[in-house]
Amino acid sequence: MSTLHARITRVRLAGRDLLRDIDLVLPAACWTAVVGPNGAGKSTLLRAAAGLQACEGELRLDERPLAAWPGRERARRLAWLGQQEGGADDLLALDVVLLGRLPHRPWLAPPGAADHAAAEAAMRATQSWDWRARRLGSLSGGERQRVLLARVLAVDAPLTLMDEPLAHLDPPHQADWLALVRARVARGHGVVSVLHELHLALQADQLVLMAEGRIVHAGAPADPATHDALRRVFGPRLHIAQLDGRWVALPLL
Ligand SMILES: Nc1ncnc2c1ncn2[C@@H]1O[C@H](COP(=O)(O)OP(=O)(O)OP(=O)(O)O)[C@@H](O)[C@H]1O
Repeated sequence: MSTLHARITRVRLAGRDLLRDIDLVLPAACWTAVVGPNGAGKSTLLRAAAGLQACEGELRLDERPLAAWPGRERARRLAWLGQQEGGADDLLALDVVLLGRLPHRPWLAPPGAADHAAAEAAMRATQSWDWRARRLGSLSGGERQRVLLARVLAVDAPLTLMDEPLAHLDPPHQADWLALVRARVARGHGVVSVLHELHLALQADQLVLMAEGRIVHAGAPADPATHDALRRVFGPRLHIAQLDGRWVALPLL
């Protein structure tokens, strides 16, 4: 189990403050959804929390500064799926997923039986096993995303950060992703996802709402204060209602 505590006073790029005064705990056994309008700073927050974006402040993974963790150990504990990841188009889908096993292998060692088993299980979980011998660049947007999801699942890290994991996924595969997240959380893992799909974000354990580089609200998705904050940020045309016992949010004309 792992907990990440991000106290980020500032991220400044190109003469602008992209993040200010962030104090966020990403606990074990919890799914946190980060939402907010375009440009609110969600991806910047996730990248900074993963140690991929220089920031002023302090990041602690299990009470130890993130930067003090040896690289491979940190990569086993904290897995990352970025938005529109590129650069692996020539690799076969299976080899892309096996990249997720790198932190588990000795330096330069080829993947072993356990790595192949983890990669196969992850690809079957995202229903991408059939494409294992296809090049990543030959897959459709949704097929590609399912391979990349399998890569991050194959790490089997106690804390997984995902930036827009549902991009390109059709509704049944979005539901599959939700089931995978719930299964991880039931095992004590933490999952953090930036989502534009508010109806799914409202099913998370913790909802973090961002606007203009700050966290403007963090709370339970069922809390009326969370709904008020969502309407404040997205505007009164956002209709929040219950459907079959679940909260959904719909944009109205
Ligand atoms: N490398 C950069 N240099 C300058 N500005 C940047 C850089 N990266 C992001 N920004 C700006 O920072 C702000 C926050 O960007 P970020 O990608 O974190 O937003 P977001 O909430 O994830 O948006 P979206 O929902 O559109 O993906 C935006 O105004 C963006 O233009």
